[in-house]
Amino acid sequence: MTTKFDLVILNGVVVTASDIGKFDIGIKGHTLTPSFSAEEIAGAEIVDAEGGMVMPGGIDGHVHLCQDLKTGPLGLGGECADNFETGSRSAVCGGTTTIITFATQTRADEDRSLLKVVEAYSARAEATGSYIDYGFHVIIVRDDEDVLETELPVLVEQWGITSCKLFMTYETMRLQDYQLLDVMLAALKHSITTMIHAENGEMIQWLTEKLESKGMMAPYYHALSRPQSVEGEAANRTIVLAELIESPILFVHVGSSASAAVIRAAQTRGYPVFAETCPQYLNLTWEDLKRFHSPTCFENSKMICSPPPGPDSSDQDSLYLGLHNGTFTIFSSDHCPFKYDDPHGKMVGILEHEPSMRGPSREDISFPELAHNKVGSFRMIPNGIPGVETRLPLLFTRGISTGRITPQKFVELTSTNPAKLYGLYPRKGAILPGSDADIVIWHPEGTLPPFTLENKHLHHNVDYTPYEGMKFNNWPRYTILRGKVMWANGVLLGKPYDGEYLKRGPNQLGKGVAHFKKDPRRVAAWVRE
Ligand SMILES: NC(=O)NCCC(=O)O
Ligand SMILES: [Zn+2]
Repeated sequence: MTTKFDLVILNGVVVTASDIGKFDIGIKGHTLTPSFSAEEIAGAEIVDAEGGMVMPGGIDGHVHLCQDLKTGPLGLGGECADNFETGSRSAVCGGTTTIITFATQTRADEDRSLLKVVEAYSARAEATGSYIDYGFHVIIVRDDEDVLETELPVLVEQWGITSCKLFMTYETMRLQDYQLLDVMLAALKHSITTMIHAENGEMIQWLTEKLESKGMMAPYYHALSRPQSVEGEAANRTIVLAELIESPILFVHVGSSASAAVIRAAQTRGYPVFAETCPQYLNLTWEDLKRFHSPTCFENSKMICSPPPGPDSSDQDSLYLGLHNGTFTIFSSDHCPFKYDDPHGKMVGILEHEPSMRGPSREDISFPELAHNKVGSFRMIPNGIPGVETRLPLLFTRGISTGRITPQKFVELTSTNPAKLYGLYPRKGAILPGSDADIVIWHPEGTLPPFTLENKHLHHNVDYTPYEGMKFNNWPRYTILRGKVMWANGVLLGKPYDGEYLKRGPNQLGKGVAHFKKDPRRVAAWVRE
């Protein structure tokens, strides 16, 4: 007998970005149908939500997988610990059904072509498969006019890549203002969203050298090399540049109240500025970076990411306010997984450390300037921390359960807005007729005893979590990808090739602007003509 539905979700409290209420959901094939009669569910597999919240699956628009990240000097960096298989596995066990990862150009001649970079990166995804659906951003580190002109349209049309990330820091990746303008304008012409890592690289470099000259090189000093003004200045400058050519802009991994204030001010002027913040900025502070502080202990390298988390909880309060009042459009993980105990992970920055923490030899890493240095340097520690699996449970526990954000706001930030911003809506990020049946179902309130997170609970390929020891009071009970139950009651049921590549459309949030200034003395709107 053919059934009307393959799967039905009963007794859930369905939450969307705008509404919350008791509804049942029917799934046929890959897609959703929200209303049906009791007879129509005969023969379907039944998931009883038992009063738990039912939401569109999480969309994480900022995930680094299978990518060598050169965040250190002289092109030094770390190797991503997660590939598509392990990273997507971790994601699905934490309620995420779509990730967007980064195909990265380098300054090497063979990486001039963005198309080749994307093809090579796609092969990495295909080599292992992905548990969940995935798309790509491109990271652009040069402003070759011919490449931008000829290849950006192909990226959009053939690959559905409609977003690029640019860096203002990191020696081997950052663009100068001239180059930023070049790439932002080229992106704008093809309706590609420009994402920006806004930190003033020269301020960082100057401060880093000053710290090193005083022997202040332990991981904690990473935070001192990046005071708030480093991010605030870069955010402000980016807005000036974007406004000059009337380009919308998206700030990724915003970590400080200084930067949030600059962004908010531009939004209040009616300028199309979008922003992302991440779990590390709501849950970590300098105290975490100082936890094991000693000149020869690198345990704190586990907390190093850029920008760093704020000094204390006051920044967290400002960022929560930003989630609440719309300064932040999306909430992503910036999952950037480096192993700790690995010569190609965080240990790239470790030259000598306490015997109890000694890992594999790093003699294969040559960095002559510091090779004989006895303490190592935060400057060389790869920047980034894992968090794709903990993103949703952390925000649920510390946001929804405390009443700091509503369940609807949670869905908006973690699913619906990422889908709209990255051109996936309403296929993704919605519970609507015809949408992909990507669903996350939480434990009914009070039924999962609060527990303390340990890295062994997680499914990534990283040997630590920065959230070790934190208390959680909920976790996704079911994750469903296009109608297939992938994760149920702590058991992984999905397979690495269940995920599909997603071609994306343009930003769907970027249309309405209060006004563009047409006065040629103020903006260079004429460059677009
Ligand atoms: N955010 C971070 O520390 N690592 C990821 C790479 C980057 O964007 O800086
Ligand atoms: Zn970044």
